[in-house]
Amino acid sequence: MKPRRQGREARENRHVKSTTEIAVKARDEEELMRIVEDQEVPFILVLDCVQDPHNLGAILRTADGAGVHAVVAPKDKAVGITETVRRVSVGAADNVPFVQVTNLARTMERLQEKGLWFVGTSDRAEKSIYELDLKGPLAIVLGAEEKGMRRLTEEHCDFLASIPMAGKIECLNVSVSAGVCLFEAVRQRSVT
Ligand SMILES: C[S@@+](CC[C@H](N)C(=O)[O-])C[C@H]1O[C@@H](n2cnc3c(N)ncnc32)[C@H](O)[C@@H]1O
Repeated sequence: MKPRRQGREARENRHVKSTTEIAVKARDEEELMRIVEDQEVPFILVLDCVQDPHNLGAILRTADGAGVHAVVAPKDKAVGITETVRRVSVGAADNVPFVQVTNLARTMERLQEKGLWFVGTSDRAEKSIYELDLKGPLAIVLGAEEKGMRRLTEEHCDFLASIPMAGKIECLNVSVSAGVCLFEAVRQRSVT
């Protein structure tokens, strides 16, 4: 059996790893623009201030599975790629381009100029995600765990959509929402 002291040190180290951003290939806004230009029908995911590394890791895993071309997030107000994110993503953090930008609203405007339509998600939206046409150049926007999308981000969206809820709880976990919305887009895009 390991001495108790070692166990405590290991736990402390694990905590340090889980909160420290690790080096992944740095991608800037210009690279994002190139990624989008290279795609015939771009498909990207925007995360407006997701805070929890477990959620980010799970979302990156889902984004990889859905074939998303890039995941975009604000640089300062959200979690970046930590050891925990990488572990939870089971490697997707190294596969899916993750681009942190300084001014999300301005990045959205530049992507709109390139023809992308932004679908923001909110449990308060009147239209359901299943009613929208998600086949074209698309960015799906998810909000933060507690507060949802920021006002300016929401104002920059072309459409707002909800995932219909049947129970008493108003909203889903953000990573679950990512799965529902991204794979609805995948379903629509695979229908010829
Ligand atoms: C836990 S929710 C945040 C709820 C927050 N109180 C709000 O007012 O938006 C985190 C994110 O998951 C997504 N989400 C959760 N449930 C949803 C639903 N029923 N319809 C659409 N998006 C949802 C949205 O992107 C939301 O910003």
